[in-house]
Amino acid sequence: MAQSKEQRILNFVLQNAVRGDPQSVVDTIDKYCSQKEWAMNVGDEKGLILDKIVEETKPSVLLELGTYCGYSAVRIARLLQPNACLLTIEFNPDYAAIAKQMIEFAGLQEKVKILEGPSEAIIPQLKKKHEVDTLDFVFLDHWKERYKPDTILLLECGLLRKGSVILADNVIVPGAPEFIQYIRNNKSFECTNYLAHVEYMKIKDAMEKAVFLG
Ligand SMILES: Nc1ncnc2c1ncn2[C@@H]1O[C@H](/C=C/CNC(=O)c2cc([N+](=O)[O-])cc(O)c2O)[C@@H](O)[C@H]1O
Ligand SMILES: [Mg+2]
Repeated sequence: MAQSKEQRILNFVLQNAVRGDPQSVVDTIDKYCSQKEWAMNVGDEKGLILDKIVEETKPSVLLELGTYCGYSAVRIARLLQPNACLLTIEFNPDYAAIAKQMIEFAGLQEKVKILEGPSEAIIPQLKKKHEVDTLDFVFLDHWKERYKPDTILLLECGLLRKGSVILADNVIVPGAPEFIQYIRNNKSFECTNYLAHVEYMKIKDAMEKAVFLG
């Protein structure tokens, strides 16, 4: 069976990054995906915006939608306080298996929990099954037409509190027009746009930060 691109990315990390060193995992994935095979990681340029927003938010309980190979899970978790926890939802079992190995190689398995399944099924379980009270930080990076319904679902499940930060990738390419229209017209959110580029490309992209006002 031919190897998948995602398996090739993981193998490149296992052979070239430093075990237990999250920065080397992040840098190694960026190296492979900018020089060998493009992949939809948030990447180095937008990754720095993600880093800054995570650092200024100082979150304890975080949620990511769309783990993929685990690049942003490693990137986020490397910045977290000792008792902080990132829950990341991924419904493709092959990607979840790769991300699990990526996160373990980085030495971040104590801070990251991969929840396998569709976000629309797992979000309603977060309070009772995963002992979440409210979320401090949410990173949206899954199918772009899910951004709006899943944000509404987070609200309906009482998972956001005054000051909760939602950060959405790709609001230009591939774009999330329904989400942007919804969130910018919702008085309960204060939005900020961060212009950048599609990972590893010169094409314009942006991230949108939306702070829940309660
Ligand atoms: N409802 C759901 N529940 C759980 N997991 C789900 C899900 N929907 C999708 N996923 C997972 O999230 C990832 C999808 C990302 C789509 N990004 C993209 O399509 C994307 C495309 C470009 N691009 O084309 O330039 C650039 C980017 O940064 C991108 O994130 C995949 O790992 C997929 O399995
Ligand atoms: Mg993305």
